[in-house]
Formats: sequence, structure tokens, C-alpha cells
Amino acid sequence: MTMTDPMLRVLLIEDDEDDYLITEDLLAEASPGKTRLTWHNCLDDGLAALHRESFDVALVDLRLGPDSGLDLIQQAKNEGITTPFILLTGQGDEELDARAVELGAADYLVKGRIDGHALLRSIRYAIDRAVATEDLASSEAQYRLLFENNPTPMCLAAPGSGRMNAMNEAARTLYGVVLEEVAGLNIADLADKSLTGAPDGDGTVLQAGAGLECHRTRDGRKLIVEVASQNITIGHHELALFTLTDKTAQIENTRQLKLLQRCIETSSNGMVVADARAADMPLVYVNPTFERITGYTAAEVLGRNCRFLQGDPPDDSNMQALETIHRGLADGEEVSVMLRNYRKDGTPFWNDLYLSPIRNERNEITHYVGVQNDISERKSIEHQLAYNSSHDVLTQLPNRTLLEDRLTQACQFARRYNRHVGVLFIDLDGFKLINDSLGHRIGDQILIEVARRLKELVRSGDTVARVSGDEFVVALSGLTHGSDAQLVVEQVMSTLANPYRIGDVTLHLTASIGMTETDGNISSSAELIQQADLAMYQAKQLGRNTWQWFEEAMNSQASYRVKLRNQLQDAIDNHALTLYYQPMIDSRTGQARSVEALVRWEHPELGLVSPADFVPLAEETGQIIALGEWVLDQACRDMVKLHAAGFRDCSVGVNISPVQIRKTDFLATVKRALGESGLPAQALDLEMVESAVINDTSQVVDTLHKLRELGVQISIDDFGTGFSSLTYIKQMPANRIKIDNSFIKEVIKNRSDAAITRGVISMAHHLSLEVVAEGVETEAQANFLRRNQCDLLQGYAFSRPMPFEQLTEYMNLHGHRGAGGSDNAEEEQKTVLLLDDEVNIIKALTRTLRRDGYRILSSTNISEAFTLLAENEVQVIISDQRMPEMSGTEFLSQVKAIHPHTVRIVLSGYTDLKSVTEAINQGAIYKFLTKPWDEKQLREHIRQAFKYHANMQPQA
Ligand SMILES: Nc1nc2c(ncn2[C@@H]2O[C@@H]3COP(=O)(O)O[C@H]4[C@@H](O)[C@H](n5cnc6c(=O)[nH]c(N)nc65)O[C@@H]4COP(=O)(O)O[C@H]3[C@H]2O)c(=O)[nH]1
Repeated sequence: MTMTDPMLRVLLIEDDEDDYLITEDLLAEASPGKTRLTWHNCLDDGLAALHRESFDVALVDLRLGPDSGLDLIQQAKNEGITTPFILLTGQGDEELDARAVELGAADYLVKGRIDGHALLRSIRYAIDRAVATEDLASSEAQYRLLFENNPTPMCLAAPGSGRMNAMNEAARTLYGVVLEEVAGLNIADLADKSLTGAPDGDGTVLQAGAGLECHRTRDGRKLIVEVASQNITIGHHELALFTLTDKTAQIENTRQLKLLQRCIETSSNGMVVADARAADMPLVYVNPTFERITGYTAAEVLGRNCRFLQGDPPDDSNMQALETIHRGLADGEEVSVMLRNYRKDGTPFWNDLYLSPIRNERNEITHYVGVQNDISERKSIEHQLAYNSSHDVLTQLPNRTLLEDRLTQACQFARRYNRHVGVLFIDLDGFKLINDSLGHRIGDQILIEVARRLKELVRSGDTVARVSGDEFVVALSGLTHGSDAQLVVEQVMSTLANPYRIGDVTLHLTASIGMTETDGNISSSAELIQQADLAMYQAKQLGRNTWQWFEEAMNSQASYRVKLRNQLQDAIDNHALTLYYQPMIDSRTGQARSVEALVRWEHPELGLVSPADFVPLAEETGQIIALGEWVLDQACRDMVKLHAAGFRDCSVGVNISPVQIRKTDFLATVKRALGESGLPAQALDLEMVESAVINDTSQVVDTLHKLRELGVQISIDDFGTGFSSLTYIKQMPANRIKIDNSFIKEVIKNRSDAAITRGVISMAHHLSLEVVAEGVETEAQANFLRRNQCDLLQGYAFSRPMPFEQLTEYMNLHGHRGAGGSDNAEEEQKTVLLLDDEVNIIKALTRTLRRDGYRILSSTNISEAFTLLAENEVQVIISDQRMPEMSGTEFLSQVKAIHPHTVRIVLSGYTDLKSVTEAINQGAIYKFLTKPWDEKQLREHIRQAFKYHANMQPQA
């Protein structure tokens, strides 16, 4: 009923006309003029009228001829007619009443028992109910629309059983469920049944009361879903409403981000990010490695431009690198530069910096990322190697190369300022005897002392050099007269004649000295040295302990050299040279897998002449070409024989002089030697000093590449004595480097030699080069080298050079020596080294610690302790503090440099606070324990020390 139409439109479907008339009267009486009654007397007409016209209410008689009013109501409902019905009947019947209500009839009236007002009231009630029902249906439809179209996946399920009641479209799409399936589903069917427990949300924030669950789509895809549930009531039904938010992608992204972050944070390179769009490009991120390298904390540097690393005032040596950076920034390109930067404490470090722009999706540069690599250690090793190339390692004096340089400068100065240069060639008399009888250690001490005395004697512009074993040269520059050198030589003679006290030994030495002088007009500094050398030879001839000026006539004595040269030529022509071989031992297997060919000359008068004497002569005269060719041919032939004897993997190292490699037909010579002998190219290893390549043309490098293409191996010989730039060596097609024996000599006790050797091995391995240690004389050296992964060992500790016949025997006897095997068992065993000069303390400590099953090594002196450390895998060291040679803390500081992975403990009855704190600050000491000790506590400390050692080891 609408407000604009106050007339009630009533349809009566009734087969009895009388009843129609009665109804009409009742309505007219109750509401005169306010109702309009339409009458139809059968079911079909009634239904047709309901379809055709609009009525506010329909009164339906129960009996419609053959039909029932209930059927009509039923049919009308089925056909979508929403008009409210009131059922009329002749008599009251409860069952009928119930059935009518069940079908949706608004009321049930018994004819004859109602008056007009009751009828009207019933009609109005039916209309009101219909309006209310329609409103409810419309609001239900709205809620359904909200649920169904909600973008959040949701479903409704029975709270107890979990039977699915409804799933909205978003949820069906997420899980791949079709509408028809929903009714057969249970909420539990969404879960991934293969997993138990809640998934790791990687810190994802969830709504209050929600949880994360692993679910699976119908086609098996895994989902991580945030599930929130809430109990609601719909039409008297208790239901659980689940909202299901898919977090899979978000969690995966978080994981990826965290992984990236962890990579950056744990990177061994320092990393910084600068904001390219903010003024002065401030740092917005630095990783922990940056903090470790520079000593600055993130808080101290964020917001600042990273130029503070260049020092204050900025280091000028960075100019070129900074220009490259500025150019890179201007062009928006990545750059790689080497900078000298400064840590917070002011110490410099070498920063190998790679700078790269980061662009956004619009290709604009938003940030710069800088990757830093602290290469100070490499630089310092290279620096030290470079120093060694111009200095004698033992005495730290300039060597022959630097001497020649200084002499050339002194001659230039003399020419310009009308001055003179004097040269003293000093040879110690009888030094070889001292070396042979008292040993190298004493010999070395004397050489160091001689160097010290000579340096003290000369002026600052003069040069004292060591040119070979016991030969020194003093270059005196800026002399007014050449004869002034005479004053110096007298002082040298008397200074050197003073006694030498080495330990308990007192020695007396004399020297033979040759002298020469020049006004600077001389063709080469080498000639000047040679003149002084000839004069020294003369002084020796005169009975030693004297000095001689060089005279022109002495040059004739140089005819000795001419004679030697002729004899060498004869030896080459008549095959009077011979080859010796020295094995190189594989440090892992203990087997010889390579040999070095070393030439020998059996001189008719002089006996066996060392190649160190005649090879330089042959190089000077050019005879090295013929000599070298003979060596190459012979070595290839011998090696074929060795292969035939069963040692097929053995290669032969042949020394190649720089003079040889520079010859354009060198490649052809090698090919011929291989072809004629039948030796596989892989079995030939050409050993050459790095200067042969570094100082030379690209033609030499080209030849080396061609040799490598053939399969021939290339070794860099005497590594460490030349230019020794590892960066440069990277460019060379070498397979191996041979560390010069001067480093190996002291490797187990000299921290600098140990560091260089270790550094060279590690860096060579990074460049995929094999490393050979030359001059290995003791088992201690060999063990140190093995433990530091040196690949091959060569030296008297294994074998001296020998003729070919002996080599075959050697290979048969020692070819299967398994030196590497025994070490492993040793390595696994916990070993402690005890050092104390009191035997009783060592005994007591041994008693205490033996109970814990450690392997116990002990020593009462430092030198022996170093040897034990070199020969054994020791994890924990306990040292006394007060010892005659040096303090325990000093000893442990040195041990730290050579064996950094040991755990070092001082056990002392006495405390020198300064040295102890220093050693602790340097990280040299793990613990400082005092005597007398509590047995239980000491054992616990040692147990902890081994645990600490185990934790320090890199995890496999
Ligand atoms: N103190 C000590 N020395 C050890 C030890 N083990 C080996 N040696 C010696 O060290 C030298 C190693 O050879 P190199 O460095 O190539 O040094 C060689 C190499 O540069 C040159 N040489 C030798 N044979 C030839 C050759 O056929 N051609 C050329 N161009 N040079 C050669 O002469 C140098 C000296 O040769 P050698 O006198 O045979 O001396 C050899 C060898 O006998 C050890 O444990 N302690």
C-alpha cells in the first residue's frame, strides 16, 4: 500500500459467489470506500490476475473447486509472486493452519467467524509483514553482495565441524575452488596437510588474534596465509567467519631482502651506499666490514661524504684515482680505483675501490654503491718484495743492482762537479772456513756485523753493498781526489780486524780489498766494480789482509776470464758438461713428481765449477745460447728415459736464461728439442726469473703464450728476489712460482720471512699458480711449508742434485715416500707445547695434563720450541714468562706471526705488567695464568683453550 494510493487492493480467489458477496460487505462495512475487491473463482484465473495486476493482499479459499488454495499459494510462490496471502476456510483446523504458515501464508481465517474489522486487521497485518520481509530480503542481498565481492578472501564455516558454508569469490580464486565445490568442503581442506606447526613469517606483522598457516591451492601450490576468525550469528545460526590474507609473496620478498642484507653484512668487503640525489652525496649505509676496516662506526659516518677517508689534509697520492672517480660520477659509469685511505686512528690502508651507480626504473641515478677491499697486506708484501729486489735480505744492504745504480749517479755527479768516485771491493779472508767449520748461523752473524761496521764508517752519501757471499763493495762519492779513498781503506782494514764476538765464540777476520777510482768518465758502473774486483784478486794473490789499487795492467789478468771462456767453449763443443738433477717433492704425497736439471762443468784444473760462476760468464759472452740448447736437449732425452723407467708423470725443470728467451728462434728450439726426444710438452717446465719477462718486450710474452699453447709449463724462478709484483705475474702465462731459498732459510723463526712465504703461497694459489719452495734444508722447514699448503718442496732435506744414473735409483727408492700420510693422524690429535726453562715445571705440567690424553711436546729453550712448532701441528702453547733468551710474551708474539692459529697461554710466577698488557692487546696471548697453579683449574683452562681453538677453525 502506498501513500498516494490509500485504496486497499484486495484479490479474492473464491469459488462460492455468496462468500464473495459476504467478503465484499464485510470490507465495505469495516472500511467504507477504502477497499477495492477483485474476485476470481478459480485457481488459474486467480494466478493470472496475480501475474497481471498488482494487489496488496490476496484472500484465497481453501477449496477452489477441484483445486486447493494451498496449491495456489505454493504455485504463486514458485512463480515469484510476492503478494501476501491469507487463507480462508470453512472450518478451523490446526494442521491446516500450520501448513498455511509453512507455505508463507500471512494468516488463516475461518469463514463465518470473522467480522469486517477482524478481516481488515488481518489484511493490514499481512501487508505489514510482507513489507518487512521484503526489507529483510533486500538487506540480506546487500550483505551477500558485500561478502561475495569483498576483495579479501573470506569464508563461512560451521564453528564445530568446520563444514564450509560459503566462500567468497576472492577466496575461491585464491584456492582455485569452483562454486559448486564449496558445499562439500571443510575449512580444514584448505590447510597443507604435509606440514605441521606454524610457518616462519620472518617477522611479518599480523592483525591482532590472527595466525599464519600453510595452505595449499586445489592445484597444489603452497600458500602462507594469515588466518583470522570471528564468530558471528546469521539468522539464528552460529557461524565462523574466516578472513584469509595471502602473505606468500610478502614473506618471500622479506626473506629475499633479509638474505641480501645478510650477504652484505657478512661480506668480507667493506660496502657503502651514498645518496646521489642529496647534496654532497652523504653515506646512507655502511656494512660491518667497513666499520672493521676503517675503525669508524656507522653512526659516525652516516650523513657524511666519504671523502673523510682520504685523510686530513687529503693525501696527494690519490689525485689520479680521484680524477677517475669524478669522471665516473660525471659520466654515470662504474669505476675501479686504488686509493690510499686512512682509518679512524690515522693509519693508512690501501683501498681497492669499486664504485657503481644504482638507477631507478626511470634510469635516474639515485645512489652509488662502493665496494672496498683492504689490500694493505698484499701491498706490504709487494713492497717488501720490491725492497728485497734491491737489497740483500741478510744484511739489509743494497745489492749489486742498487749499487750499480748508485755508482752511475755518483759518476754523473763527479763529472758535473769535478769530483771523483772511489770503489772498494772487500773480500773477507777465510770466511768459507768459518762457514764450513762453525756453521752458517755464525757465518751469517759475522756478515751482519761486517755490514754494520762498514755502514758506520762511511758518510751518508756513500753506499755499502753486499754483492755476493762474503764480498762487499763500498762506493765513495764526491771525493776531491781519487786518492782520498786510501784513507777510507785503512780504516776499513782496521775496523774489520777488530774481534767478532758471536755468543761464546770470539773470531778474528782480515780482508783483502781492491780499489779503483774515476772522475766519472767510465762506460759503465759494472766496469768500475770489475776493476775493483780485479784489484782485490791481486790483493789476495799478494797474501791477503792487504789492499791494492787497480792498475790497467790488471786488465790483462782479465785474460783469465778469456781463458775460462775458451775452456767453456771447448766444454760445450766436446760435451764435457753434464747435467745433475734435483727432485721436487709433492708435499701432499711425499713423492717426487718433478726434477730440476742443473748444469755442471767438470773443469780439468778447477774441478767441479758451479753454474753460479760460469752461467753469468756464458750469458755475458753469448755462449749461453749453445749451452742452454745442449741442456734443453739433454734434459729432454734424460726425461724420456726416466719415463720409460716407469715415472711417466715426472716433469723436468730446465733453467732458461733471459738471453735465451729473447732469441727469436727460441720457440723453434723448444719444439725441436721436444720433437727429437719425443718428450711430451707437458713434461717440460721452463724455469725463468721474472725479470726475463717483466723488463722485456711483448715479443717475449708472446713466445711464452705460444709455449703454453704447446703444453709446455712455465715457472717463475727465484721468486721474491726480483720485481715480484703478484699483480704483474697475473698477466704472465706461468703455472708455477718458485720461492727463493733466501726466504726459506729462516722461515721457521723469522716472522717476516714466514709472513712473506705464507702470503706468497696464498696469493699464488688465488692466481691458480703452483708453489715450489727452493732450498728446503730441514724437516722443520718442510713441515712448516707443508702445513701452509706449499705444493712442492726442493732442497737438501730431500736430496742434493745428482747425476742421472743416481736419479733413477732415487726415484725407485724414494718415489713412493709417503710423508703426507702420517701428518693427518697427528693433526687430529690435540697437542700442547710446554715451554719453560725449568725442567721440574715441565715435568709437573706434563703430569697434570697427561690425564686429559693430550699429546704433550715440551722444550726448555726457545729455538727448540720454534722447531717443534714447525714440525708439529700444535693447537695450544703454554710458555713461561721469564726465560733467558726472551720473555714468554715476546716469544708468543713471534709465534702469533708465524703460527697465527695457535692458542697461546703464559704461565708465570712473575708479572711484568707492561709487556703482558702489550702482548694481550696485540692478541698474542689468550690467557695469562700464574704459578703455582691449581691443577683442576689449569686443566679446565686448557680444555677451554682447545675448545676455543676448535671454534676458531673455519667450518668445512
Ligand atoms: N743452499 C742450498 N742450495 C740448494 C738447496 N737445494 C738446491 N740448492 C741449489 O740451489 C740452486 C737452485 O737452482 P736455481 O735457483 O735455478 O739457480 C741456478 C740457476 O739459476 C743456474 N743454473 C743452473 N743450471 C743452469 C742451466 O742449465 N741453465 C741456466 N741458464 N742456468 C742454470 O745456476 C744456479 C745455481 O745452480 P746450482 O749451483 O746447481 O744450485 C742449485 C741447487 O743446487 C738447498 O737445500 N740449500
